[in-house]
Amino acid sequence: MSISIQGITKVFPNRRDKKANNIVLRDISFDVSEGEFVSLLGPSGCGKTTTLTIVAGFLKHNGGNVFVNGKEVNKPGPDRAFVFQNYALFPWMKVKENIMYPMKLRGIPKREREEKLKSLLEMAQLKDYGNYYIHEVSGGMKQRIALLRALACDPDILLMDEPLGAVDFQMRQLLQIQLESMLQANKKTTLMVTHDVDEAIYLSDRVIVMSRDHGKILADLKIQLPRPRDRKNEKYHQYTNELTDILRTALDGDVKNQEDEQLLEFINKSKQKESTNKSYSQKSALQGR
Ligand SMILES: Nc1ncnc2c1ncn2[C@@H]1O[C@H](COP(=O)(O)OP(=O)(O)OP(=O)(O)O)[C@@H](O)[C@H]1O
Repeated sequence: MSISIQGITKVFPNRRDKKANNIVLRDISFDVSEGEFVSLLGPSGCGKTTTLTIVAGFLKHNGGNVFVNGKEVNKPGPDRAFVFQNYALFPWMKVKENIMYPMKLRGIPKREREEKLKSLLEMAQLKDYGNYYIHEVSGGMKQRIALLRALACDPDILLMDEPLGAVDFQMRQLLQIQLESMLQANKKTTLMVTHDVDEAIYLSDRVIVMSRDHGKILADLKIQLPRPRDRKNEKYHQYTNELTDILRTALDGDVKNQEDEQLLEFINKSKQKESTNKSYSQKSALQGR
């Protein structure tokens, strides 16, 4: 199934000045093709989550149209599953009950539910954890469980809001590998919000960069690298540099919160790396290497 966002506008009331409005999105358009993985990247407050929740049908837009497989979206539906940053799992339920919950809601027979559960737990290497309670498993496991719950009813579209945002750097890289292999096994049309340039390149077929100028799209970059992706690939570095430059423009020195600080840190680090690499290759050229 494909997603088509055509000229959407979203206006929120301004909390400080009741007479004023905050136009978060103005005339935003892009498509996600069937089976494609697209990331939305951009500084804090540029409207990434707003866009995602409009596609989910949780939020109404003020203009434009959103289509899922040609059908207009105006409410949530079983064709779209949402993965939240804070997992949104039920702490009073066991892992297996959390995963089976949406299937139960949809009236899927018990036997079928249990078969599906088994294959999902195996795919995520969690087969020994079905009977654990949520508070008994790690953050990385919770994130995988949240993804399994989203996949349980076999949605056509996966919408993920910073799905790996709550885990530390090392766990994040491990989860990216697992997430990628799970999604390769269950090819879904996916739209993901992230602050992480590297994560966007590692997982996506396309990366869209939004700006604080009413969500204006600054770039729509196709990542043409074989999977699983090799971070040492020269082209991987080129994508990182390209996106870093665009994000610097999008951020425009306006650091609003911790996420922006991380983004700025990443931009500065990759700039340093780039100039070290340049001076190294100039030196090598001079020395005739
Ligand atoms: N329910 C709401 N009422 C009023 N303003 C809102 C509401 N939801 C979001 N906004 C505002 O809309 C703007 C965009 O928010 P959104 O969460 O979409 O940005 P984002 O790019 O996802 O940011 P972050 O990366 O920090 O999550 C922000 O200025 C935010 O304050």
